[in-house]
Amino acid sequence: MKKPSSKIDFTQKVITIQGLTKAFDEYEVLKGVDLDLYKGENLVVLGRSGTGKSVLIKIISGLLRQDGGYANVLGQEVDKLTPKQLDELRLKIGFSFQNSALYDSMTVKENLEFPLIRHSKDMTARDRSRIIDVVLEAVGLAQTINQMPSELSGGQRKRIGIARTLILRPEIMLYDEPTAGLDPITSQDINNLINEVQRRFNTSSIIITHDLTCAKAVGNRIVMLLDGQFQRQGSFEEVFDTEDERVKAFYNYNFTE
Ligand SMILES: Nc1ncnc2c1ncn2[C@@H]1O[C@H](COP(=O)(O)OP(=O)(O)OP(=O)(O)O)[C@@H](O)[C@H]1O
Repeated sequence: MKKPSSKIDFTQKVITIQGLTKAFDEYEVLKGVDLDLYKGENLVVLGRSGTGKSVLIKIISGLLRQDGGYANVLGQEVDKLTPKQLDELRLKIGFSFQNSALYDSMTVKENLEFPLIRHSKDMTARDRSRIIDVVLEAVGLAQTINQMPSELSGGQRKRIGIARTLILRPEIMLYDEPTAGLDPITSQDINNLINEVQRRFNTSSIIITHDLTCAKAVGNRIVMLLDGQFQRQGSFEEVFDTEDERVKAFYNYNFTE
């Protein structure tokens, strides 16, 4: 099993969030969230379904606007950016979302080429091939280059999805439920890959999950979202070393080791 890298630069924050609030009608989802992500860190956000984890990620990536508070990503206040600046910022963020599907009618190579053709117009075919080889090798699937997505397993498709995200060399990776729907062995492969990506590409990542095995395997630090705020943070052991019944219930329900 690969462990998360400990090479974190605590002098450099890539995301700073302070007092973030967001409500939908009367329902307050985020009630003052504070969060720092450091360069090279894997930060896990744990929380039950519907607690606002995806809303937080959407605010970070400018897909939703907060009601109050401050969200700074790579030195820029997200809600102050023009659409063009937001597009530029998003190129530095790699999204691995549950529904980020591959194009079924394209080979693995074509799927990986797509973002390069779109965003790096001056790149030669030779350079594209070289970059594709690097990311495919990083996710351990060099042999699938000419295959169609339908010929791959669910875990392999997920890996290619991550490779496609890596191809633009993002500084930040956002993983939304990376192990959802995968069996335990395939989940472990994905956890290893998240750590490998951190190590090789020196990315800073937020991993949203309610899979405690994943949280334990990939998190340098874990925060738990409860009732609209981060109530617990620290190492896996620190987060769960509490008499708080809500945290204990989360652990007992999700984790049997
Ligand atoms: N665009 C929206 N309009 C109205 N309500 C929304 C919107 N987006 C999210 N919500 C509500 O905000 C709450 C938090 O949603 P969110 O998707 O962030 O949960 P989550 O913690 O990611 O849950 P899950 O683990 O199930 O994905 C939910 O009650 C949801 O219904």
